[in-house]
Amino acid sequence: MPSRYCTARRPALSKYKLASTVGAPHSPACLPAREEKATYCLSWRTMDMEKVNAMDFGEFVEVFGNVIERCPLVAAAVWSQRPFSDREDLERHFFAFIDSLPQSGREGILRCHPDLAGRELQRGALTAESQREQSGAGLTRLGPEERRRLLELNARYRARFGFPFVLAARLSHREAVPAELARRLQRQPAQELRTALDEVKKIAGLRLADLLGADPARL
Ligand SMILES: NC(=O)N[C@H]1NC(=O)NC1=O
Repeated sequence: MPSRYCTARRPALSKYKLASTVGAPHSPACLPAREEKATYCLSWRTMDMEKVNAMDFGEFVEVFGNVIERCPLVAAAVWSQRPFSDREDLERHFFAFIDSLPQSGREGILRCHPDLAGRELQRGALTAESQREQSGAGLTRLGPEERRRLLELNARYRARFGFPFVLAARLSHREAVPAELARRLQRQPAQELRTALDEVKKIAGLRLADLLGADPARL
């Protein structure tokens, strides 16, 4: 059974890779003269947000529903805050909604995340985004001993804090993950809850940048 958010059930990414539809400045043929560059960049970015701001509720949730892993409710709430001035503004609304939740809601968001290199990865049940992130970090290519070690650490973490270990996999690597997990296992619960939510925000920022075509170097 494919995951709710896998690409098989979602409209083709190209339809929603918003920046690439507006003559984005990747192709040398459409690079502007130097003095025009600022206005040019501003206008293609603004155009993106015009498209986002024009989306109806269903379309918005379809496109942004997995910015927070398996929590389309966040996008559903953010939609009513339109219009957004730019990607950073849209991101701020996602983050503000998370921060406005009671502790049970913030923990609930963490519990929607699959373990890193966990059973969902083994079963092929990850969302398309999570699959790409975990695969990029090398977590789909662990040897049996590395996998066993991570399973054990993930289980200890979940037993201690009551939610899964969350880390922005795209900013890490398979060799670094177990050490970071072991380090965070030592933290106090309140501190760890804040750190885990910061990681959710890093993941969300990168997913929004994918969708809106931001330059990752500026993140
Ligand atoms: N557990 C966990 O951190 N999962 C998330 N991390 C990430 O980069 N993608 C995920 O699904």
